[in-house]
Amino acid sequence: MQVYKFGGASLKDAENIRRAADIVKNTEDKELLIIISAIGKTTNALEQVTTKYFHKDEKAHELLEDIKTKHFDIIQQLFGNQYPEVYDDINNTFVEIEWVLEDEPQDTFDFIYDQIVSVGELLSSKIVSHYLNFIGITSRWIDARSYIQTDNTYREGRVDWVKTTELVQKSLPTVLTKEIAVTQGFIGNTSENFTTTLGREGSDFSASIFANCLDAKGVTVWKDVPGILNADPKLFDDTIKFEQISYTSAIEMTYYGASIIHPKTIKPLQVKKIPLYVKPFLTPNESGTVIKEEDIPETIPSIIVKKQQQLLTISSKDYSFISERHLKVIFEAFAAVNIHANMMQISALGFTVCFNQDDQKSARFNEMLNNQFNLSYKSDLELITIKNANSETIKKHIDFGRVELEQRSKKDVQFVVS
Ligand SMILES: Nc1ncnc2c1ncn2[C@@H]1O[C@H](COP(=O)(O)OP(=O)(O)O)[C@@H](O)[C@H]1O
Ligand SMILES: N[C@@H](CC(=O)OP(=O)(O)O)C(=O)O
Repeated sequence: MQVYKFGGASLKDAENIRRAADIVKNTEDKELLIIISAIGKTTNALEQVTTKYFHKDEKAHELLEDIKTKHFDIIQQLFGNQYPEVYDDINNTFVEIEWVLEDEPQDTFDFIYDQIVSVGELLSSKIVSHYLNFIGITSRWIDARSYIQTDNTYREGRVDWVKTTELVQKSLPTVLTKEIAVTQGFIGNTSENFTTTLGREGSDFSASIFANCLDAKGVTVWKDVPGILNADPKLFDDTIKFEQISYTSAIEMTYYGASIIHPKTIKPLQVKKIPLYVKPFLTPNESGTVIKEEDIPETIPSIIVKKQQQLLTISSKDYSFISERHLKVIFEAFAAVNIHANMMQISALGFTVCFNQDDQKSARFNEMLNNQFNLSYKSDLELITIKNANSETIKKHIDFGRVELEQRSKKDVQFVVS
């Protein structure tokens, strides 16, 4: 059996949902599990609804209404007035969120976020599943929350692999022998039955979780690019496509911030030696890139840019050097507020960390440590990593006048630049 994943960039409108259905129609292996992300930029829009609602701003209703209009426009274009089931189903899904918005916010931001933002994937997967049935491809909509079990780290749910594997293996293989199944990426469920999300762009990871549990033959993520390139084509011209890369190289690229695939996607596939195909959604017959278990020599430099980075320099109040005792306190605070360090450096002046800018997390970190340390922040920076670097590429892409921090290893170089 195969796992397909269609992301929001591909499923951005009615025309592209038709294209996705065509891809499914032309697939030979009919034992197929399809993972769907929220349509277009719906997740960003639902994030805004959550923020407004949390701050008791009436604009939340208006923003939700915009999302509703966009979804019903797509449904109208796909189904006309011929398929009342889809209108009822989507309407009922919106009603659940409208009820949430009627009440005063009682819970933490992260909990509310997951209950609201997860709806993007529920809506899109329902539309795609209904559309496949509408055009004669029998499909069953399944709720990913009945399978993917997580802890209660809202917005970053950690997968309970034992429970998830058990649930998937108990019933999903039988479903898949009978019909194509359509489910949601990005979302999971706690043992108390509350919805969690797996982290932004987590649908690729969902595909890989299902594939691992089902021992799938392969996973295909359909993207709006020809495959994995040596740089993001939105930021660089003259990119080169990789025909194949190893799991290790893909893990490194995603770890450094290549946003083409969610960083947690590769490991569950690597342990089962399941190939991951990154294929172009608009030209599905082209080869794309395959990620697999092989020692594939790499010579082409790859450039990875991570934007919206923050640099935090921590020094002790008495200007003594940062010691192991200090580092213990600092790392405990990072873990407590869920800050992940992208780059770190220790010097006579203090300890410097580069991480993804998140004002809420920084504020919480500040509250915990500003009594004990001097904390100084620089914002809106970029972390540029060059994998398989050579001096020519470094010279071409790095303006040394803007470098705030740098680190070099045997093959890779990293610069934090303003
Ligand atoms: N190395 C890379 N190769 C190809 N695309 C990349 C790379 N790095 C970043 N990207 C970006 O990843 C985007 C596709 O990922 P994403 O938008 O998350 O897709 P989806 O929503 O379908 O999951 C592309 O549009 C491209 O701009
Ligand atoms: N919709 C979620 C999950 C996701 O993975 O989306 P996409 O496949 O479009 O990157 C997000 O935008 O974060």
